Amino acid sequence: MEPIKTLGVVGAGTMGSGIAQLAAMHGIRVLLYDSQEGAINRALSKIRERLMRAAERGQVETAHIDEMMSHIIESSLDDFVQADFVIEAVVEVMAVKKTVFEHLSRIVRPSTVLASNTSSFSITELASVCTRPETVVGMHFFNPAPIMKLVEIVRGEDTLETTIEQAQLLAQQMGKETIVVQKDTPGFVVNRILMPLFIEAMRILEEGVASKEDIDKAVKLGLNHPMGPLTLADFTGLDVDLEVMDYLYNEFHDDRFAAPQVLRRLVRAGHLGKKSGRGFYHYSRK
Ligand SMILES: NC(=O)c1ccc[n+]([C@@H]2O[C@H](COP(=O)([O-])OP(=O)(O)OC[C@H]3O[C@@H](n4cnc5c(N)ncnc54)[C@H](O)[C@@H]3O)[C@@H](O)[C@H]2O)c1
Repeated sequence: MEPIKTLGVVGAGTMGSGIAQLAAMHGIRVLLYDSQEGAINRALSKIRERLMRAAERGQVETAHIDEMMSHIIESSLDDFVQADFVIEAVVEVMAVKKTVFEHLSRIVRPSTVLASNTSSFSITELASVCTRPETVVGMHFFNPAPIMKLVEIVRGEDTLETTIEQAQLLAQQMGKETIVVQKDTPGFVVNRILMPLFIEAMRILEEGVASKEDIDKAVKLGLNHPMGPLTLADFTGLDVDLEVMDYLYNEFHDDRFAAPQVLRRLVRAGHLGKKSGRGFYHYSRK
């Protein structure tokens, strides 16, 4: 199997820009497309800033930054005929993703794998609008993509083994560890484990069993997690957490995924965690 030389990335937001940066850091040419005016320029400035900060920390050579940036090329979707592999990272809206996949499957070469970075949607459903569903796979990166080690590779109903292997190869080229999610199920593995942990921590808080600080301390020191669950929930965004819980609950009809009232109240009040300055904790805004 040939290493990937040209990667197409659709969507240049938080995740798309992170994936483009990661690929460029590993010498892969990136065709980057976003439908929003100015999005690519904003992504390129953010990537340069992040690389400069990484250089200050001694993680990349300052002299290599221009070369890495030159690997990322603003492109149209039609240019994706050149791509060996495509990762979609547009907004988490099924109709938008389906339009992108349907369009891509008409443009790319037959052997090109189409991967989605969706956090929750069914890969099988996305593949259903493509001419070659056997080349469609999930590649779930974590935020920030250049730093977080894991990629969940998700098998859709018709995904071929060679498609999984190509996704594994690309992840390896980018220095990532992978796991294979053998069944296309909501939450894959990580969110399926994380959401019940968040929910139980929130229920313990609601019941007054322990303070938020002590719940976080218990999980950090007693289970050796780098962050407590309430802090982590604030970091991932309480609105995003609530959406994921509601999605899992609707799919499984299982109380393990029922969002606690304390979370719903915070989200309704606009307290979305670190990004809004307040969630379970208070954060000073920069
Ligand atoms: N943010 C996270 O922590 C995280 C983690 C893992 C996975 N994800 C998933 O990654 C995907 C992207 O999330 P994000 O946080 O980067 O979102 P984001 O809002 O930061 O970026 C989405 C980008 O997609 C672009 N876009 C929208 N419609 C498009 C279209 N039709 N064609 C091309 N570009 C289009 C937008 O202009 C925007 O730049 C989602 O599926 C999300 O669930 C997010």
